[in-house]
Amino acid sequence: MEVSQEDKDMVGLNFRQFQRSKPTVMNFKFSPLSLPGSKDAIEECSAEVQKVAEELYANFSVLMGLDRDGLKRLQGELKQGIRMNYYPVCSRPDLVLGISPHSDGSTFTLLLQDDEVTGLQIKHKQVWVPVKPIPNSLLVNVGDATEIQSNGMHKIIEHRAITNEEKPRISIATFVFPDDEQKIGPLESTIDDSHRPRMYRNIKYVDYIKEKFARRMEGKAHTDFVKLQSK
Ligand SMILES: O=C(O)CCC(=O)C(=O)O
Ligand SMILES: [Fe+2]
Repeated sequence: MEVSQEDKDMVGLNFRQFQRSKPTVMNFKFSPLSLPGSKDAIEECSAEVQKVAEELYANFSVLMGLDRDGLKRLQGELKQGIRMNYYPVCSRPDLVLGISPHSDGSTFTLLLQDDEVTGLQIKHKQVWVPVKPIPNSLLVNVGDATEIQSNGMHKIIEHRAITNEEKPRISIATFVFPDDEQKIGPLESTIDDSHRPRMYRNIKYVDYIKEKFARRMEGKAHTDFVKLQSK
């Protein structure tokens, strides 16, 4: 299936919306290659990423019908976990994926990509679309928790990483997520019985994550098991 330029632009815009509206993110001073091996750099980077995440959190609060501190009041500070991905050169990229199709269980994921190697792909209308890295920028991906809390208004993006024959690639994913004991479910402000009835049940975040990881990365609707109609 062909992907039109308009679709590609739209995906790019959604995926990088925050980057475009907040030019400070464009000047992010870290790159994946500058981080591994330096504890101070990782800590500094993590503190900077947290600032971006908090700004996102405040903006999403407003988008979900709350004031800027709404989500924070409801569920406290965001926690943070970092995963460093290393994809070695691979002689058969046609047979080997770097990471299988999935969505992230987080509230948001902020991804620092290798500037020179394209590996990330997102699924749009059943087609895998490559996401070209923009130097010194963070890529923002909506995670499962946000899809659930927004009652499906902000959708997760299924993504994967491919391998390549020429260059290894590094990416650093910072996942920000609620406290384990926090219940996640559609916010009252996102439920409208006539236009957008409640789509997900409430679930404790730690239970959501346990259930998610008990399933294989199947590359399809990752939030299905908390959808009310799938019961
Ligand atoms: O390496 C990438 O571009 C994607 C990594 C990813 O999706 C993840 O770590 O969850
Ligand atoms: Fe991911």
